[in-house]
Amino acid sequence: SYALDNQSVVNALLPQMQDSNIAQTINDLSAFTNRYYTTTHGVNASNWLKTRWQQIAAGRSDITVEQFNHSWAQKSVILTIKGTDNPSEVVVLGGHLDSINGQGTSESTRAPGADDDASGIASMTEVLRVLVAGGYKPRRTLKLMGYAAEEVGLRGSQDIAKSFKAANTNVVGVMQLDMTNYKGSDKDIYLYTDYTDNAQNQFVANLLTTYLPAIKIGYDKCGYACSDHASWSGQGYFASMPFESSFTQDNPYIHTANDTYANSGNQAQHALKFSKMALAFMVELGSDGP
Ligand SMILES: N[C@H](Cc1ccc(I)cc1)C(=O)NO
Ligand SMILES: [Zn+2]
Ligand SMILES: [Zn+2]
Repeated sequence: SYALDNQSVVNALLPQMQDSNIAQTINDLSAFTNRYYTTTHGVNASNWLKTRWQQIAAGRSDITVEQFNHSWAQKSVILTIKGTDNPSEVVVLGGHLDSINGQGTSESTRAPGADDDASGIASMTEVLRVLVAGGYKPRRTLKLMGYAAEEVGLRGSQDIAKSFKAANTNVVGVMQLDMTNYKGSDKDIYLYTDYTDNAQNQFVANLLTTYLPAIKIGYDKCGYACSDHASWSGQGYFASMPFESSFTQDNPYIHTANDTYANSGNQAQHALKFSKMALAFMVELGSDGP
């Protein structure tokens, strides 16, 4: 349910979250020449993420990491934390692991994608690290997803959302983290209202006012299917897309060689807000029994 009835657990975990870890992951991912869905670097970045998540999850027999195969080279990465007594109900936290250069992306083209979307993957990875460090075990199943090929038509998340629907998987909620670290606007977190679910968006707003009362919340629309949340809402699942800025003030560097950590303010404080929100989302939804 959308009741905020796990406050002691969430409040014990939130202080453990660190922007330094987020910054490291952003820089690790930015170091690939590009992460385009058809290049060797794009394939290597997917394999790197799988290994990274496996390292963090080491020792947890309830956590598995797999790659989801697509018709192109780059695979999506899915980490699963199996629920204890309500495993058939699933909560998804996603971001995309690919990057693109708007001028065209070949093997040698530079596309660091620090904000788009290394920041989202880094925000998610810090959620994973703290959930494991804190010994949290969800009652529902939690899944972290690094989607391939978002930049070329939300293709990785389309494949995954369609396969989940075909399997009749009971995904109770999805949060998308695409661009979390460039603070382009005066408010902190903007909840996008198109291709998302109103009731879940209200729940996310309640999470923010309860757990992160200093955060200023905004609302906006993309006007098109601007990230992977649209793949899930298109299959009838409840999705939310919290974003780093208002639509008109979005990061001007994306899809260029200049989408770097330095051009995101040389900090990860903004992304940390998203990590905290996402942790609260995963724990509050993940702790519901059958
Ligand atoms: N189209 C999106 C970028 C994007 C998403 C939301 C907003 I507001 C502005 C820009 C993209 O490139 N996602 O990878
Ligand atoms: Zn993009
Ligand atoms: Zn993106």
